[in-house]
Amino acid sequence: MTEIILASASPARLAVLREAGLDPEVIVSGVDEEAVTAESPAELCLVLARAKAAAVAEMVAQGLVIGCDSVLELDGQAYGKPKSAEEATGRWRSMRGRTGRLLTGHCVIDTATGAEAAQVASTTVRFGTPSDEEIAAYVASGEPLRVAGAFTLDGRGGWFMDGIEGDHTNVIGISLPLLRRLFADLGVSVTSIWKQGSFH
Ligand SMILES: Nc1nc2c(ncn2[C@@H]2O[C@H](COP(=O)(O)OP(=O)(O)OP(=O)(O)O)[C@@H](O)[C@H]2O)c(=O)[nH]1
Repeated sequence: MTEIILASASPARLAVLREAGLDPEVIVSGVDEEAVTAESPAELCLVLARAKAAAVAEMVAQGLVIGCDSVLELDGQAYGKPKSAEEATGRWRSMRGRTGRLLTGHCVIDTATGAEAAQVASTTVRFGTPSDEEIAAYVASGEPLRVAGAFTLDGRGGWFMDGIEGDHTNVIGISLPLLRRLFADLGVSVTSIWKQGSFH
């Protein structure tokens, strides 16, 4: 049986994989994200995804290790999690009514062979127009501080999102269609490793 290891502390990534039939072991990478720089948001999230997967792959003898990193790209800048309520408020006041790209870097390492497959997935996100009072209430909920881009699709942020173009799981934190392709690049079919369905 192919062991799947998720090198991420993200509860949302784990939930997406479990709902999709996998039951990964979680080993948090502990990579210091602040220490990494890059030329572009896409390069940043890919470098970080690869660093997280590589850090955990060293601890695993046999299995597929998945590392991810998500950033919001707006005006060519990369936005991760806000560092304060004030920052989250400022971001929402400047991004409401606008369109950005949620980028998630993905890296899968087959620890038995050392083979690696990595790519960035991009989803266009259109922000709604919450009022200053709504922004204050959303920031006060604490949710924006825990997520890249200070918004969620599937949480309280969903009230303030006008729509997306592309894969929604990528916004939540891990793109299932891209992950299926990366597994295939490593010779693994996702339907051969998902748990047998129990929907009868
Ligand atoms: N539920 C949910 N979570 C989101 C959404 N957008 C971003 N996130 C989360 O925001 C976090 C992005 O930060 P990252 O640095 O990529 O990941 P992390 O949570 O710090 O965990 P590591 O992978 O261990 O670094 C992830 O946990 C994503 O799942 C969303 O729309 N819904």
